[in-house]
Amino acid sequence: MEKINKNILNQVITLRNPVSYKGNYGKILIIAGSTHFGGAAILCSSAAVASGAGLVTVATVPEKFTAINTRIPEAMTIDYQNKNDLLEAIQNNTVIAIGPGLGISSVAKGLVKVVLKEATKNQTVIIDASALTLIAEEKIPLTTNAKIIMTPHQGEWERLSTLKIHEQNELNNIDELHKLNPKAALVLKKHHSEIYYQGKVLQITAGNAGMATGGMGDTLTGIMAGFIGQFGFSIETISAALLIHSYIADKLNKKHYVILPSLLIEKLPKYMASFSYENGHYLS
Ligand SMILES: NC(=O)C1=CN([C@@H]2O[C@H](COP(=O)(O)OP(=O)(O)OC[C@H]3O[C@@H](n4cnc5c(N)ncnc54)[C@H](OP(=O)(O)O)[C@@H]3O)[C@@H](O)[C@H]2O)[C@@H](O)CC1
Ligand SMILES: Nc1ncnc2c1ncn2[C@@H]1O[C@H](COP(=O)(O)OP(=O)(O)O)[C@@H](O)[C@H]1O
Ligand SMILES: [Mg+2]
Repeated sequence: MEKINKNILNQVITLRNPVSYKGNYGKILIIAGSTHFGGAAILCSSAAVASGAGLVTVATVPEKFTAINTRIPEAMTIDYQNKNDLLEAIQNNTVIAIGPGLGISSVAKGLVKVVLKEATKNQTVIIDASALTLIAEEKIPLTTNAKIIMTPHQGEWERLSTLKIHEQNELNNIDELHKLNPKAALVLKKHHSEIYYQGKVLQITAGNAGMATGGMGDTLTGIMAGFIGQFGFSIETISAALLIHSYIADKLNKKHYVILPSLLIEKLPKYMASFSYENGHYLS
């Protein structure tokens, strides 16, 4: 299993072209949140904004609009139960992240199905949390024209793959991913998370137990969306998003026993600037 080197951050996080505008940095739709899990939508969308996404729209329940608009004024909000607004948003965004705090209601199930059906080959769908649970428990086929990135923790991967945690080794994971969708990328979140994509297996060696707190995975999903929106879909971009999340957490862990996801999010622009400066060339 190949280790992901810190150099990937310099390679992926390129300096911005001075004449660019927000439209060059990805339009992100985050379908997240429900009555009891508003925080997941806030963390995911603020991570997307802080990681540099050009435009972020959050599709959620209207009761969470005020909280989202107050915490993240940069993001727009739509009601995911308004079919026309949702379909328009699916069409207009380049990256769609679905799942954080969505819950497993019939409404949530319908949202997962609509996204898989409507997303096109030029789009990336990031599937996390409740969306993964729904795919597993409702046996929703993982078929779509879009590029897929799944980001399960080991419990979610157990539901999806039927592999018990002690059975989740490299070969078994490759086999089960192949059965689910051979074209999908799998980010298996754990201590030293792993990426499986088209036969390649990569691993980060960053990350710490201070990250074991609710909302840390929702944050990674937002970073992943922001990175894919800006830097394009590739295994390098996925690696950089996964690494910067744990890299910042390790820096914070020196002085913070537990890493608050909102603090990690606040630090993203500063760390991204440090890596882009070292790299020194413009996005083409
Ligand atoms: N502030 C908010 O709004 C927040 C909202 N959130 C939202 O809550 C929703 C539910 O997501 P979830 O991950 O909390 O619960 P779930 O899908 O039931 O999975 C847990 C099951 O898997 C097992 N398990 C095994 N290994 C594991 C591992 N490494 N990490 C974690 N679990 C592991 C575990 O085993 P156990 O601990 O019981 O032994 C249990 O059986 C989802 O939409 C999410 O976005 C959260 O993000 C929190 C902050
Ligand atoms: N002990 C640990 N070592 C390294 N990383 C960890 C550890 N515990 C949690 N993490 C990381 O924190 C994140 C937790 O994700 P997840 O369980 O989906 O959180 P949530 O759904 O609450 O947002 C993952 O990126 C995982 O790799
Ligand atoms: Mg999660």
